[in-house]
Amino acid sequence: MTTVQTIEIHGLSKRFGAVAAVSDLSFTVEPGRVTGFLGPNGAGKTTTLRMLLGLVKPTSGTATFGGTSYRQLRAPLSTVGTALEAASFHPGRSAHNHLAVYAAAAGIGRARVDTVLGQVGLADYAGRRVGGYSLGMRQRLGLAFALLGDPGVLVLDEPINGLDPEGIRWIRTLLRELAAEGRTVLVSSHLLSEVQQTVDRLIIIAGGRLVYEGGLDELDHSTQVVVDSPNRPALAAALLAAGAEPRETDAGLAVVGIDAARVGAVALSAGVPLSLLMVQHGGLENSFLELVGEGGRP
Ligand SMILES: Nc1ncnc2c1ncn2[C@@H]1O[C@H](COP(=O)(O)OP(=O)(O)OP(=O)(O)O)[C@@H](O)[C@H]1O
Repeated sequence: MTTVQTIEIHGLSKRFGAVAAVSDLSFTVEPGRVTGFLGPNGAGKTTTLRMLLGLVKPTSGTATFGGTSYRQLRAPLSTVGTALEAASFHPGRSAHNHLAVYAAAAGIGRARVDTVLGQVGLADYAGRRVGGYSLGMRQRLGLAFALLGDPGVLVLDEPINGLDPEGIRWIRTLLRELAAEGRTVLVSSHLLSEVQQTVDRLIIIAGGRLVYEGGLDELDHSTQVVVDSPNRPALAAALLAAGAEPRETDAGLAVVGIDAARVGAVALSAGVPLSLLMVQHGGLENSFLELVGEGGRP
């Protein structure tokens, strides 16, 4: 593996005429973990990745690998592995032929072609025309191409899309292994459920803007405590006095921003008996949808 780099995005913007596809986006992607790049359709993910890979010129801002833009990299294929569009391979040529051409152009040994085809599970289909491949097989070929130069950074656009359940399990394991080897792995998706079990960290955009950067656990912020008492008014008064804002629900009083132990302690010191005390998680998906809003407009 060649040097591992951090992906650095600073004040990145792109306008297509009247459309602000990406607006003042800044984030970093660290080595050693799988980072999910999430957002609904049209959020600006592909445009951001294309700017990062030098395929689209930013209106302003920078996108680099440890300070060096993609076009300035000395050995791009061995520094950054990319899989942008699964369908962009020539249908008349075989997987082996495709990779052999790229390997020769980049000065990568021919043996590496068989290694990566084996790594993605295409060894038995390497001589077949890509035109006959399923979407899942083309995804695997895209990944083989990304891995060809044994790069320290991987940038993958929707790599899980089109895979069957076995393929999804396989790619999850592979991405985790690549990150565990110390590589920087960035994976885009428009579905949180698709990457939830794969990523350690999330970058979420909506309407071209950053709406969240952080871990999965912190994203699930919609946790509430539901509590009740035979003397509900006394419990509500005690919670109010403790600074909480209890809300009446069918199940009891719901409070946020205060944990269950503290709620129990408040009731005890007020001498209010409890009939119910439970923690309810709103769930990651709900938090995600709250952040991105309907149609990607938070
Ligand atoms: N070449 C282009 N010319 C004009 N508008 C564009 C161009 N490329 C992207 N856009 C617009 O920019 C916005 C962001 O698109 P982008 O493809 O980056 O989103 P995305 O998050 O990748 O969505 P998806 O998940 O559907 O691929 C959209 O409104 C899109 O229509």
